[in-house]
Amino acid sequence: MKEDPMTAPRPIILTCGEPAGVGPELAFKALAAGVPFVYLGDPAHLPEGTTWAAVEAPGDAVAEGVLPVLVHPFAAPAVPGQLDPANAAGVIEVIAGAVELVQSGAASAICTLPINKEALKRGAGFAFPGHTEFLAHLAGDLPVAMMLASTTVEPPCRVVPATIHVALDQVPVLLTPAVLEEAIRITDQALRRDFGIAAPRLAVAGLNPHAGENGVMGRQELEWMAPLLERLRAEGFQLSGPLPADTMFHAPARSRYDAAICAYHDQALIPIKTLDFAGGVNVTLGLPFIRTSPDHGTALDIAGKGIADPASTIAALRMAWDMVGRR
Ligand SMILES: NC(=O)C1=CN([C@@H]2O[C@H](COP(=O)(O)OP(=O)(O)OC[C@H]3O[C@@H](n4cnc5c(N)ncnc54)[C@H](O)[C@@H]3O)[C@@H](O)[C@H]2O)C=CC1
Ligand SMILES: NCC(=O)COP(=O)(O)O
Repeated sequence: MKEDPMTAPRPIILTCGEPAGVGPELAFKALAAGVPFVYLGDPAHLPEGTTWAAVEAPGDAVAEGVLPVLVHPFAAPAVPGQLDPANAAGVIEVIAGAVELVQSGAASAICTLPINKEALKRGAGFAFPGHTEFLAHLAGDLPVAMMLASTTVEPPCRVVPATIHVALDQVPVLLTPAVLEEAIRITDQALRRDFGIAAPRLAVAGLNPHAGENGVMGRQELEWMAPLLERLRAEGFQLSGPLPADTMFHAPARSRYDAAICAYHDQALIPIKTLDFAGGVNVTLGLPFIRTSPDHGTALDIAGKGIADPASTIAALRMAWDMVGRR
C-alpha cells in the first residue's frame, strides 16, 4: 500500500551489512526500536520464518510487525558464519544505494549493519577500511570523524579517535596538529547540531603514557598538542588536555566533558565498548546526511544462532531518528 508522500515519515535505511554475519537476524529484531526504517538487502539472507514484505520505495507502508524490505539481490545465498567473496560486491552496492536514497530525499538517515572489512577487500577489492571512510568518499571526500556514543551509562561516554582505522605504528605519523584540529572542530559542531549540546566541552587525550609526563615519556604533548589546544581555546573552544588517557574515562572524569578526542582507535573504543557494549552507537560526524550503526561487528561466531543482542542496533536506529528530529 502506498502512503501519502506528503505526510509519511521518511524512514531510515537499514543496510544489511555482511550477510553471513548477525546483520540479517538483527534486522527483524530491530523493529522493536519503534522508529520507521526499511531494510535494504537480499530477503533470501533473512533467517527462515522472518515476516517480511517487499516495498518499492522507502516510504511504502507494510503491516505492523512486518519487516519492510527494499530488495537488493545478491550473487549468492548466505551461510551464517561463512564469508563468501561472491557477496562482497552486493554489500558495497547496498551501502552506496542507501547513500543515494538519503541524498535524493527518499530516506531520512542511514543505519548500517556491520560489514566484514577483510571480506570486502578480498572479495571486491574494497579500497576503504570501513563505512566511515567509504561514506566520506561517497559524500564528496569530506572530512569526517567517527564517534562512538553510549546510550545507557551516566555520565555518557562519547569518544572520537582522531586517527581511525590505521596500524598502531602509523599513529604517531598520522596524528598531526591538522588531523587533531579537524577532529576537534567536527566534533564540536556535531555535538551542537546532532546532540543538542549548546556549549560542548571536549577532553583531548595525550598520545603517550601519562600524556608524556612533561616530556619524559614522549614529547608530542609538549611540542604541539598543548600549543594547539591553547590556540583553539583562544578561539572559544572548551578544551581540557592533553590528558592521560588511562584516567579520563571513569565516571567523575566523564562528568567533566561531553566527548573525548582520542589519539587512536583502541584508546577510544576500549572504554566505550567496556562501559556500554550493548548500548553503544557509532555515528559518522561531518557528513551531510545522518549515519549511525551498532558498535559491534559481524559476530560470525554467533551468526545464525538467533542469540545476537539487538540492543545496539535498536539504540543506533533511535539515535538516528532523534537526529532526524533535531535537524
Ligand atoms: N560498523 C561495522 O561495520 C563494524 C564492523 N566490524 C567488523 O566485524 C568483524 C568482526 O569483528 P570483531 O572484532 O570480532 O567484533 P565483533 O563485535 O563482531 O565480535 C566481538 C565479540 O562480541 C560478540 N558480539 C558482537 N555483537 C554481538 C551482539 N549483537 N550480540 C551478542 N554478542 C555480540 C561476538 O559474538 C564476539 O564474541 C571484523 O571484520 C570487523 O572489521 C567491527 C566493528 C564495526
Ligand atoms: N571499530 C569500529 C569500526 O570498525 C566501525 O567502522 P565503520 O565501518 O563504521 O567505519
